[in-house]
Amino acid sequence: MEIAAASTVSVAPQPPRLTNAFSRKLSSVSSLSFGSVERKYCLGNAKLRVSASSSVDVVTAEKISPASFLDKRETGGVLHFVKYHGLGNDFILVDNRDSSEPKITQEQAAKLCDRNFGVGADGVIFAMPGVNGTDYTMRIFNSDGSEPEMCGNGVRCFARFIAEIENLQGKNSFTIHTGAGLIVPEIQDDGQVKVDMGIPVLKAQDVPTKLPGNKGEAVIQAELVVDGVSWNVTCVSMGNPHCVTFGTKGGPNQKLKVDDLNLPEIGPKFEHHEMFPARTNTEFVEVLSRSHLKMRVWERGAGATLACGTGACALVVAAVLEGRANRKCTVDLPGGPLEIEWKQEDNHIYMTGPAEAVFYGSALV
Ligand SMILES: N[C@@H](CCC[C@H](N)C(=O)O)C(=O)O
Repeated sequence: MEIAAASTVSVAPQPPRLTNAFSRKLSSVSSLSFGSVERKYCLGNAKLRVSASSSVDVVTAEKISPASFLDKRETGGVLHFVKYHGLGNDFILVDNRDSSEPKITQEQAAKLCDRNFGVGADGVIFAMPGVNGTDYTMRIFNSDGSEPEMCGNGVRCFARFIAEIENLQGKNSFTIHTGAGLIVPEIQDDGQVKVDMGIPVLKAQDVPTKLPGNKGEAVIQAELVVDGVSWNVTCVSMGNPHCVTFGTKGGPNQKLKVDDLNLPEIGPKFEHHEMFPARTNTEFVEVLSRSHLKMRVWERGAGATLACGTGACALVVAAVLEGRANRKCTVDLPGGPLEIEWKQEDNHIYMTGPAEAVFYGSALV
């Protein structure tokens, strides 16, 4: 990409807010976009360069002529997207409202999610037509290309994305069909998104786990041997499978200090454990008080992420079932806090947290 007569101005390190004016402007300059490996974003004839430290430079440019990009655009090899994150759990959002087939394949999604050779994300999310009377369908591919049933942080991003592309202001609620069934996010006046995440599933074979039920059909505070070490685990499905642990059975790790964990080493051993036929997400949890928990997560198909919404819900269910916490908790994730409530009245879990747009882009696929 060429830049002529460039002058650099530093601006605040926050991502640009996704206003409708910004949205219209960006969609009108799609021909001035960028390739999949460059983290450079265009607004009119200004180019935004976002560095790893989140500082943003605005570089004015008289001429940007990505010829190969334009060629590809003609032959349809370009995907337009908006990048969002929920507490650092980041996603490439694709407007797929015109089709019930995802615009890209699972292999292409994995390439786009690559943080060195692609855009970089924990997953790709498609906003699709609703089914069975729902407003929309959400599908997601993990960064390894696999397709999970649900994504909690993703659904908050999805709600904000829908509001943006449908030009909706203020409080709004949607019914969303997902692999986990009906999910209902509601955008609040302050921009946070509260999501009815439905009822947690505890029956072992539905989680799924091969661990035998020890409280009826549920697996609660059961023993799981990982690499010769016995862990206490509770298995919960929020549509997708979760294995929640507060520590090992005896020994120095009995009560976890989650900051001390070697997550890249231990995480995959849980994910691929033979007791989890569909693999599993794993939450390692430290109890700070009965209403304040701290977690680190190893996600199925995405590895260590900064946040996991379904995981935060699952761990509050596990903490309640193990008698460690109240039904309403703040959960500290590496990317920030989520408010989780498992309501007695309807047995549903409610998650409240932020979702932010980071940038618009177009990628060669
Ligand atoms: N980060 C998500 C969960 C995404 C899916 C997960 N990796 C899986 O395979 O189940 C969340 O916020 O819930």
